[in-house]
Amino acid sequence: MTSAQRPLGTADAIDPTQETGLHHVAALSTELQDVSEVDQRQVRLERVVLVGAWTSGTLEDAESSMAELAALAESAGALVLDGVIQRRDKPDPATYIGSGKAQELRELVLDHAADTVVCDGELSPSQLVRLEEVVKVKIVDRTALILDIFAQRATSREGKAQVELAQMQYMLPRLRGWGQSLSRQSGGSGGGGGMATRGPGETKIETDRRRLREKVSKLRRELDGMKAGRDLKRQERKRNKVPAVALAGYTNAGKSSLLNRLTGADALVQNALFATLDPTVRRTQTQSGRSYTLADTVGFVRHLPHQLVDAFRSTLEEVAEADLILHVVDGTHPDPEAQIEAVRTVIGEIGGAGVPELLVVNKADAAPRDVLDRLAEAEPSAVAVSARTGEGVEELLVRVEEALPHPDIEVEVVIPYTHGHLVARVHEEGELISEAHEEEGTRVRAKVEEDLAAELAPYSAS
Ligand SMILES: Nc1nc2c(ncn2[C@@H]2O[C@H](COP(=O)(O)OP(=O)(O)OP(=O)(O)O)[C@@H](O)[C@H]2O)c(=O)[nH]1
Ligand SMILES: [Mg+2]
Repeated sequence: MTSAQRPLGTADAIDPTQETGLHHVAALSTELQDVSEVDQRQVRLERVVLVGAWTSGTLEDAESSMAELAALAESAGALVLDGVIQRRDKPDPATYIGSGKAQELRELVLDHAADTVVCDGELSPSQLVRLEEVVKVKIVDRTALILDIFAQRATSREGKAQVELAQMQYMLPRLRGWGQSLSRQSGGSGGGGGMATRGPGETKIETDRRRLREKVSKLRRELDGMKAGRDLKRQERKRNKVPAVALAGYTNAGKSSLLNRLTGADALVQNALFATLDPTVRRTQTQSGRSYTLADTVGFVRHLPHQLVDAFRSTLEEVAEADLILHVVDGTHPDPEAQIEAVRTVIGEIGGAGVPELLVVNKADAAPRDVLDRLAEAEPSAVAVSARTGEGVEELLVRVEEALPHPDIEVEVVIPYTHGHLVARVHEEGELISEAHEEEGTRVRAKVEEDLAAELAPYSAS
């Protein structure tokens, strides 16, 4: 089951014997035996039941959040067997859902022979433990689930380090107790780490915590080093006045598809959540020949774990520091407005609120007419496109060109034929108004940035 958009309603109807595509990952041993284990730490998700505490919004909102949780669980390789929502003013401080409901959940888990419950929220360490005691299978929250998907997807050195950092930060406050009951069941009360590694008077938990913290600092240093390289490249692009455009949007909206369509790149496209973790940056040109860079980025999701936002900050800077954000939204999603809002929230969190945004409604080939109309009315400046068929892409290119920062110094120069590179730079960096070949050289009228204007000054024709 790879469809990322299957509505939850059909989850109930899944045949539990249909276990194709099941992805087994290592069990989450709860007591840390060795800090290096964190590298391999993945949440075991096999046969899962979903549970949500519906605290605000309409039933529809609650159901769509659960449908997304189902898609996330499937993206992590799980088989979703059932889902339940409890209406509450706020999550139960002890067990997330109420104690009666927790008992029902236990029954449901037994009925389905499920081995994991996934909660639609971030649970406190003690909620995880208490609920686990009642339900007697592993409890995983939305944050851990998303972290697990990221862990499965990360390929680059930087991506892996970023995910690892986020996982460790998630683990740190949860070292004590998470899944104690289960680790006791499996006979594991630690062992491996060994007494010898403990400082004087340190408990096992304290040792684990200390080593995790050390590893966190080390990872941060490594990541800082990797970030330096990228910063340098970005600085260089800035110095060269190449405008930067960043694709941002909800996961699975079609950002990578659009990058491919606009630049002929071959970024990974998948009907899966968080297919892209490593940003691809491509240099491309507007129709009038002005260069700009287009960066693909990691997708956003509602309640993107703050540990991830933090760990991926350097990647997300690609968005925050862009000259223009192409905010891609999936027109076929049941609630694109909620996605738009979630994406804008994350953009704000990473400091990108001031960056001009061009909303791109993607998958216009498959989106219902009324949704497209509704979005066009709510967001009059939006462009509807299809990365698949190419419809609307011409208009998008025009709109991108308009939205790029415009150089504002008008020059009229005659550039000697021996200085062709300057003519080329005017084409790449500036906006050409007219060009004519004369005896002494190329007569160019154009709008350019300050640096280039200074270099062109000796050839001024006026
Ligand atoms: N019908 C239709 N499907 C599309 C279009 N663009 C993308 N898709 C599909 O949507 C899915 C996600 O596309 P991606 O380009 O991987 O999306 P993304 O935004 O990069 O996703 P993440 O990297 O996972 O955040 C794929 O199955 C694409 O084939 C489109 O214009 N029309
Ligand atoms: Mg992608």
